[in-house]
Order: sequence, then structure tokens, then C-alpha cells
Amino acid sequence: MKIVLLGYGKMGRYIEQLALQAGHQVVLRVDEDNREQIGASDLAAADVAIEFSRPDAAVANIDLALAAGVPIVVGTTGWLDQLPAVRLRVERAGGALFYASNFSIGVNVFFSAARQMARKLAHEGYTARIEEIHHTEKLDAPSGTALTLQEKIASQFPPGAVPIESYREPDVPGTHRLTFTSAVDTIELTHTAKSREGFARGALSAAAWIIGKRGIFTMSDLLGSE
Ligand SMILES: NC(=O)C1=CN([C@@H]2O[C@H](COP(=O)(O)OP(=O)(O)OC[C@H]3O[C@@H](n4cnc5c(N)ncnc54)[C@H](OP(=O)(O)O)[C@@H]3O)[C@@H](O)[C@H]2O)C=CC1
Ligand SMILES: O=C(O)C1=N[C@H](C(=O)O)C[C@H](O)C1
Repeated sequence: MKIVLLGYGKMGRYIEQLALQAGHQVVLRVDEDNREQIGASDLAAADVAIEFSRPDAAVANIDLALAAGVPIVVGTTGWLDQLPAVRLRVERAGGALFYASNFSIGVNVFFSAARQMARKLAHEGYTARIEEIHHTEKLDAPSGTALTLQEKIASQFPPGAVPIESYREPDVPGTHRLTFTSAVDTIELTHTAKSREGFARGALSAAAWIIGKRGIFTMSDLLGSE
């Protein structure tokens, strides 16, 4: 694959390392310093763009890839309130967008398990809460993953009854814990990322998968999960 990296920070660099090891090419690296100089024609030679930048930059980068006619994989969190408008633009342009708050296989299996457990446990009187811990450079809170997890189980509980607590500690790649509590016991489900490798591998799988497709996709499309 010929890849454009939109965002060349912790994730962009990790993805580049794995991509080069796998024999792919990185044809353009975009960060805050050169973003203003980049136009759609600069992306034209790429098969796919992979976007890990910042919450306030993601949507303009999606529009750039759409204008270039290049499929885009977006890992940046904190912009999904704009998804309905972005969806319209992707459809109108006949483009391809793959987005996920978390690209690791482990977290996506965690989501499926959480959904199944919530279905059963909410009716047995359990309450649920979510905790997330990330490194101190993280710009958004709650994490995108915690919000997706909340969305996946919220319908089983009364409105507003699944709180999220966010903690920031040095060097934590990403930890998410879902706790169900009843009068008689507690059930905890925890995903602990040991590094950013799982996120980077998942983003590269999504990039290979979306080439040649049109539409809007997420991890359940790639993994065939709920
Ligand atoms: N979905 C998932 O699985 C994961 C999602 N994430 C999310 O990905 C995002 C990035 O994370 P991370 O790599 O750790 O962040 P970093 O802060 O390490 O990197 C962000 C990069 O984006 C660049 N940037 C800033 N503005 C723009 C712009 N307008 N266009 C293009 N690039 C820009 C920065 O440039 P400069 O260095 O010049 O400032 C920097 O290179 C976050 O939202 C994070 O939550 C992270 C991990 C996994
Ligand atoms: O900012 C990060 O680092 C991460 N962001 C994503 C999120 O907000 O859920 C995914 C992962 O937890 C790492």
C-alpha cells in the first residue's frame, strides 16, 4: 500500500514503523507544521490515508481525503459529534471512510462481551460504571473508547445511568474498565493496552481492507462483530 499519514505523532510514527516492516510505502507525512501547505493533489498518488491527529483537526483531514478521492482510516477521537454531517459529505462524494475509537482487536471483543453482559445483568439489578486511564498528553476526556463502550451498553440501563470516570497518569497507553455491581457481587472487565501496537496493527488492517470500497465503515464491518 502507498500510505499518507495525516498526523505524525505517537500513532503516526508507530504505524509507519509497522507499515515499512510489512513492505508498505509511506508517501507523505503530514503534521501541524506542514498541514497548511498540503492540498488534495498531494494525496493523489496514495492508495489510502491514515489519520491520527487531534480532535479539532480530524474533520478537515477527512474532507481533504474526500477531495483527493483517497479512502481514509480515522483513529482520532473527539470529533464524532460531527459524524452525521461528515456522513453526508462522504456519501455525496462517493468516498470511503473507516473510523474507530479503538482499533485493537482486544477492545472490540471487550465491546461485544460488554454488550452481552449488560443485556443480562441490567435485568438482574446490576448497575454499571466505566473508568478510563490514559497518558497525560491526551487532549480529550472521556476517551473515545469509553464513550463507545457507554453507547454500546447504555440502552440496557436508565438514561444517564452509566457514568464514566477519566484519569490521566504518565505513560499509560490506554486502560478501560467496566464494572457491574449488585448487592451480592461485582464483575469487572478490564482491557489494558501494553503499548500502542494493537491500535497500529488494527489501523493498518483497516487500511488494507477499505481500499476499493465506498461507504462508511467501522470495526464491526472489519471483524464481523456486533
Ligand atoms: N482509534 C484508536 O485506536 C486510537 C486513537 N488515538 C487517537 O488518535 C489521536 C492522535 O493520537 P497520538 O498520535 O497519540 O497524538 P500525538 O499528539 O502524539 O500526535 C498528533 C499528531 O497530529 C499532528 N497534527 C496536529 N494538527 C494536525 C493537522 N491539522 N493535520 C495533521 N496533523 C496534525 C501533530 O503535529 P505536531 O507534532 O506538529 O504538533 C502530531 O504529529 C488522538 O485523538 C488519540 O485519542 C490514539 C491511539 C489509538
Ligand atoms: O489518546 C490515546 O492515546 C488513545 N485514544 C483512544 C481513545 O480515546 O479511546 C484509544 C486508546 O485508548 C488510546
